[in-house]
Amino acid sequence: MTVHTPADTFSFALSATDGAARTGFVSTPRGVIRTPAFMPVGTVATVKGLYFDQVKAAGADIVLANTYHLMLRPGAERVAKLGGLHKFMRWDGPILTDSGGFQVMSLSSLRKMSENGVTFRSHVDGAIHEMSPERSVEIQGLLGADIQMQLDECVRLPCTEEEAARAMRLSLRWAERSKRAFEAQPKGRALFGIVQGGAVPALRVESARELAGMDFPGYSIGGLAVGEPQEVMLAMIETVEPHLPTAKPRYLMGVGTPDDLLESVARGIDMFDCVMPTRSGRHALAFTRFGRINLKNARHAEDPRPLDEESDCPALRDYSRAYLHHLVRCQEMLGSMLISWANIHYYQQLMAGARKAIAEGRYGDYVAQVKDGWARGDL
Ligand SMILES: Nc1cc(CSc2ncc[nH]2)c2nc(N)[nH]c(=O)c2c1
Repeated sequence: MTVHTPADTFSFALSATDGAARTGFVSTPRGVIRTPAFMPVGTVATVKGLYFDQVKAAGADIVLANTYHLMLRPGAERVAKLGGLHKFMRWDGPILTDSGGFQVMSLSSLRKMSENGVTFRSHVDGAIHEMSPERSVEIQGLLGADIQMQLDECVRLPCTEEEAARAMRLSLRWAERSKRAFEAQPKGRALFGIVQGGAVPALRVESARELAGMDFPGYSIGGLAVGEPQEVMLAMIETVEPHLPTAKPRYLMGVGTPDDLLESVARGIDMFDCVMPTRSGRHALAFTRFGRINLKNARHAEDPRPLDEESDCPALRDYSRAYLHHLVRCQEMLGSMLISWANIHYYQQLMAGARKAIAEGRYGDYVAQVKDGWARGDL
């Protein structure tokens, strides 16, 4: 089904639901995103170890880039001078950027959070930077991102209810300021609000309802995948979901494992991003229909079988486990490249199967069948 939209609009259309699971299309001037969607992470303008034509061929409609990293190196103004991120990294599909606050808290030293924004020292060269909601939106605009994030404060779990409330309400004030600053940008781009509130249901509901009242074109659920158990993450999704508009996309930030994706789709999530497939690829961990396969393990040393002979991905179908094990043992870069390629492809086909199953009203059976494959393991 092709979905045509005028060149300068952002829109979301639901095409089917199965319980709380949904499938549809996010339309942007740079192309359509089929949902549920997994968005490969291209932190410093590259999905580590892959060419973008492999990312596209694997089925990805959109990739992520990181405001925090790119503002430090090569610099947002420099990327703009070079024609913007799409041209810079040669990806002509939609790009989503995060707002940078989360990375500041996890990567930079010396940081001070205030009402105006966050002041931090660069992990690259030690320079001091100010990041306000307005500057974050300006940077994302300079990069040319199609989907942008408000500046928010994500608390680490576990935290006190007071701490979660303070950060959530600061993020709401920053949502207003980000939205106002975003109005200066070209049509067709979207700014998402980010739901916060830690693991406190009442705070999560307050955040979702306040953001819904600001009428964003899409909503991110932040503050999860920060070390909490999966059941806490899923409970927070169930708490938030009823308070988000059904006609707008929901993006669960930083999630997750294949199991996290299937369970979150079942609860109404449309978009995901995670470094898991590429980071695991660099650590010799392959995600397959048979579950996880650790290619460091000596049991693969003489196994002539590919990871999955029925796959249409060369990395899964054409290379023996013995060869992949050899590359890993020798710490050869091709090992990371092939396993990252395999993992990105696996995540994309997992979501493609979910979209089809939802459209056919059999998502529950799909999840059971996928999990059965993992349980049967690697015969
Ligand atoms: N778990 C998690 C992950 C991310 C990074 S998403 C990402 N950025 C770049 C790649 N991936 C988050 N980002 C923001 N802004 N807020 C959050 O609460 C949050 C939570």
